[in-house]
Amino acid sequence: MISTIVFSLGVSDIFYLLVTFIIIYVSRYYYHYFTRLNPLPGPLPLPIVGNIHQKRGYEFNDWLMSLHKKYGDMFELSLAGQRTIILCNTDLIENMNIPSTKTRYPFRRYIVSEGVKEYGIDGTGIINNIDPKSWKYNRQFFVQAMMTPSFNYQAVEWMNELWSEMESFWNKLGENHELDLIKWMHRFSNDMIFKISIGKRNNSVASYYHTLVPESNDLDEKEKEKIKESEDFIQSLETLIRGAIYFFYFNRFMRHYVPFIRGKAISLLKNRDYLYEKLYNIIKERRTEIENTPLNQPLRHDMLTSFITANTPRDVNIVRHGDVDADLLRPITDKEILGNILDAIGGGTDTVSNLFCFIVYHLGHHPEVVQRLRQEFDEVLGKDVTKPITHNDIDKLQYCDAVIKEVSRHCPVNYSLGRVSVEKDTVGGYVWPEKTSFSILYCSIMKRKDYWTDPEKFDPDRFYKIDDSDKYFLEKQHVKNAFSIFGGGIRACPGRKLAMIELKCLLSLIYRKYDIELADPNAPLNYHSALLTVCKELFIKVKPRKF
Ligand code: HEM
Repeated sequence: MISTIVFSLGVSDIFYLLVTFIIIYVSRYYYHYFTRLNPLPGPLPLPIVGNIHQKRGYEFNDWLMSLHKKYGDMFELSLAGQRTIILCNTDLIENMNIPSTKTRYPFRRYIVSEGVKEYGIDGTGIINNIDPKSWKYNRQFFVQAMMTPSFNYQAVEWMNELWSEMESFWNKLGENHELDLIKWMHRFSNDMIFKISIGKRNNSVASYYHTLVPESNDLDEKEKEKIKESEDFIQSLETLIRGAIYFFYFNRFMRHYVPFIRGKAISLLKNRDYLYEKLYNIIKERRTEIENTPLNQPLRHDMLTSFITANTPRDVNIVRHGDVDADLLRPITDKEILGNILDAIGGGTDTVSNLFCFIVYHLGHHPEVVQRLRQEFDEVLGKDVTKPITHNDIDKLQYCDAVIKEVSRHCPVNYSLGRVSVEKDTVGGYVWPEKTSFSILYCSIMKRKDYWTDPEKFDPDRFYKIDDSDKYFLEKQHVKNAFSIFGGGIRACPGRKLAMIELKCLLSLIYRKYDIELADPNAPLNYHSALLTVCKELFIKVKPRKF
């Protein structure tokens, strides 16, 4: 019956039907838009695309900051089919970073799309996890693994070790070689997080050096094979992370039936299978190693070991984190371990590497800050520039801490934070139902004149001993709520301590010994902003320090 009607339609009938459908769709869309709850200022969205087309010509962070100027502290956008309320002052976010599981804002988002599920990154770890029980279970192990003092001591040792390796490659390239710092840093932070999470070297820095200088390849066949394996692995990881966007943006139909998109989706899934198999093998091998280690012999410190032994007789943690819920006391599965390891690698690579490049860029324009940093390094670490850094030195580097914070205030990698309510709440004088999606625009909040003295000025002193300062009285009042590197509340970054160790170690190890020159001191910072703000390239020359 239906097919008879369809086949009897002429071209003009189909055209009119299509036009009618579009008119109904658009009218319905704008009816809902103009009768929405708590209408806020913001640009008019288009059906299907929302507001994303208005971003054209802007980086994402700059676009949002320009909208803040135009529409005020609380405005709305339609992004990826979802209404999002953008918040740009601290009064509006006071309930959103409470460090208690009773918070109304336990999630950054509340939908895990079917695409993300198909891609297999749907929250078996913690970053994308929106199941409170599973998140709590995974997060307790993640934090346990990362926050123990022995873990931090170990991290400092590995930083010293990895830096000497990278330093030797830089020296081989010579002082006139222009290094693209972001490429090196990406490999460096990957090596570091790999060692931390899995306990083994991935040789990312070495393999990058050998791709840059293949003719200096004095390696034997076995070493070459190792380098190739490591290169394949890191490429595969990058492909997994960058490919996620396909599974966010393209729906099931497009991924399965539209040429090119289908081909891309298939190759991404193949890459995922390759990577997951490798990681599962690593987990299996470590399980066997642990089983074959006598109980009276200590195990090495790394996340994987910590995950495998958690809630088993080999668990070294005396404090049981399982509360009263018996399900939280079970040992962790391989699938959950894989999710957590991927979160550590995903959360700890781009963030550290990009923030480090932003710091080097700012130091390149502020020699007076470099001078003060070196003064602090001399005081804390002594004049012997070859002496390794110890864990005890890290907390004493207070000016270095202030430099990292000030760069992050100017150039936040995580420029906004998502928050979703699980019950109704009043924000900005409006009552919002559960599942309202908010975005805290820290890149704007961190540049407000009412929270920061002379906010455009680069001055680490606004974070350094401010209790003794009369100049930074605004910072004294507002820094707690108006500043974020690592987020806040129960979802705050569990890798923050490790990140500060990495950044402080690298800054001191490099700047004590070398002068870093920007290849083009007049070039603006070359960045791209989407989910994160990242450095596209940063060419530098590394020369022996002139004392
Ligand atoms: C400079 C480096 C880093 C920056 C700027 C950074 C920043 C952040 C921010 C802003 C969040 C969201 C917090 C929130 O929603 O309140 C976050 C979450 C997270 N970060 Fe980091 N991070 C860094 C390094 C690391 C490292 C080294 C690791 C792992 C070893 C890591 C793992 C994670 C994980 C797993 C989450 C999700 C936590 C959850 O949802 O419960 N991050 N990070």
